[in-house]
Amino acid sequence: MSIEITGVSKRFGDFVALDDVSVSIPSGGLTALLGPSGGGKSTLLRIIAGLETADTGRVQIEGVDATNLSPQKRNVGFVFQHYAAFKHLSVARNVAFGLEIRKKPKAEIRERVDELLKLVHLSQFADRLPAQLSGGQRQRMALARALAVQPSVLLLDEPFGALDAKVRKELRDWLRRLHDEVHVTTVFVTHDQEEALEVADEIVVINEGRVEQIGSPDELYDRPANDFVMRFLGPVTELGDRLVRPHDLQLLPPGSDPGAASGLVKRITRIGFEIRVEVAVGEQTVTVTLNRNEFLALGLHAGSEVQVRVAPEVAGAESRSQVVGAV
Ligand SMILES: Nc1ncnc2c1ncn2[C@@H]1O[C@H](COP(=O)(O)OP(=O)(O)OP(=O)(O)O)[C@@H](O)[C@H]1O
Repeated sequence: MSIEITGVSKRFGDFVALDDVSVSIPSGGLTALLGPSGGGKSTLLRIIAGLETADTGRVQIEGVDATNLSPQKRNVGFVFQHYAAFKHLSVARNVAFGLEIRKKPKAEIRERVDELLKLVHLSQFADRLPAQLSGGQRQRMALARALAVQPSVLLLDEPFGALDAKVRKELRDWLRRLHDEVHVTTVFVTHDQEEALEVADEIVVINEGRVEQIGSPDELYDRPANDFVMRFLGPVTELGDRLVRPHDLQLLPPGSDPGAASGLVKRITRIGFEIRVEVAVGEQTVTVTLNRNEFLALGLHAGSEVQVRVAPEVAGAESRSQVVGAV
């Protein structure tokens, strides 16, 4: 394990920001700290970085007890949402900064900066000032600067949070590719579940100062530990007293399955390639998402009678995992 957090608690006055948090972060992985605003993600990242001290508990980095080490001694690199670049220095000098203060030989610095600028696709902008870069390019420069000193851990606090949706998406893909090249243990904070699901190898879901679940994107999405994780990771709807994903439901012509619920189609909305069908089942409005072909095959319109059920393969998988869980 690269980072071992054990029993960490943190209060700000009476407010409990972190409550007995223990997390193991594997070496070389890309781990997301995911959760709603105010849940404690940034506080945990800052405690790993040494920018904040825990009231209780320990932090180990690469086998060394870092609990009482200063940020400089932890060998971590960080990037924040609003990256403070040196405005009067060129992009190359900004990237070189950490190496210069460590008094590395000039030739070595030049070589390393060239290599890093290539890695973040900014070679042609080496001589520009930060103000002459776009927001996305500036964050890539920030990453190059953080990587320059070869940290054992890279910590990113909502690194793309201030950028527009399209650039965020590009940078996400880029971060994944960059990580595949350099393999430095990376922990990033996000409140965006799509970002975490797309980019991370492992996700730590944090809410109200506690860890709700740790797992791979698939594990969390398919086997959420509780309703909070289920709701936070993707769309949900209720059928009877069950919480399910809208795409795990099926619609059938009336009278198809004696075990299925009967309802009336209330509303049909097309969202890209998906069709969202709202069905009134008794007092409930159940949301079902279908793909275009499924939808066309049913010939539905507002007012159609339908039956709703959990797709048999999903229901089957659930009962199998309950049996496994019981053994
Ligand atoms: N220095 C501080 N003094 C007082 N309260 C603080 C301080 N830092 C954080 N908090 C509080 O601790 C809680 C957790 O904050 P934190 O920034 O860790 O949450 P977060 O999950 O990262 O949320 P966000 O996504 O909004 O940044 C918040 O309620 C915040 O107001």
